[in-house]
Amino acid sequence: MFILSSPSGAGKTTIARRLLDEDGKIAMSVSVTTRQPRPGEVDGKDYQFVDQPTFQRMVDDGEMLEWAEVFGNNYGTPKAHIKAGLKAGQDFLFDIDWQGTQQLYQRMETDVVRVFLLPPSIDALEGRLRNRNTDSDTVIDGRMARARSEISHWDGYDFVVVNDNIDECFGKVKTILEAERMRRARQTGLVDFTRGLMR
Ligand SMILES: Nc1nc2c(ncn2[C@@H]2O[C@H](COP(=O)(O)OP(=O)(O)O)[C@@H](O)[C@H]2O)c(=O)[nH]1
Ligand SMILES: Nc1ncnc2c1ncn2[C@@H]1O[C@H](COP(=O)(O)OP(=O)(O)O)[C@@H](O)[C@H]1O
Repeated sequence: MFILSSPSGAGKTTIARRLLDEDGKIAMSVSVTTRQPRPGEVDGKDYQFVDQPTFQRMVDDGEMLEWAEVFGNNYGTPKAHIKAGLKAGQDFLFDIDWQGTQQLYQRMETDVVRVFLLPPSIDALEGRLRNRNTDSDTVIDGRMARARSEISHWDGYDFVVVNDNIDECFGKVKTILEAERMRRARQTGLVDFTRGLMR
């Protein structure tokens, strides 16, 4: 479970899309949300967009691995697909906030890798949110007001990467993923493989 978090606008979605394009072995964990779709967002691909009663029913029925309220909307990770995938050896990429990260870490500690992206400066963060052209001024002001408190959770992560140059940042995130895959405990079949080598 490879988690990418950041203050809004620091570049998680951009990095996540590129990772999914270039790495055939990782799949996106598609979250459920009560927020309205942005132009260009596809239901079932970017998020599963639901109304508040549906979200609440999913929480009540224990269908969420974790969930949290962010910017006045609810976001959650549906459990069934992820659990089945992990069992079959599938890696998953999570674009979730610090609250979701804490919940996943508490539940599945050794399966989780936590990466936090930071912007090179507060001005750059605001510039990116404005350039993205997806949110109104009021929404952007809200996201900027929250940025400082989101940044304060930097020490709840295993890795911290500053997203200044996008290619460099992407290279670093890919390196983390590749190194984590080489951890002995994550490699299945090593016992038989090494036995074969020693025979
Ligand atoms: N806990 C949790 N947070 C989520 C989930 N899905 C998205 N988020 C977080 O909700 C926040 C807002 O996401 P979004 O509305 O897509 O705006 P973004 O900040 O531009 O990516 C981001 O910090 C996401 O990482 C989820 O399933 N669980
Ligand atoms: N290193 C970078 N330099 C300049 N612009 C960037 C960089 N990384 C991302 N962006 C742009 O900043 C905006 C916010 O990025 P996005 O990936 O949507 O952030 P998040 O998902 O964290 O909210 C997008 O318009 C994106 O193209």
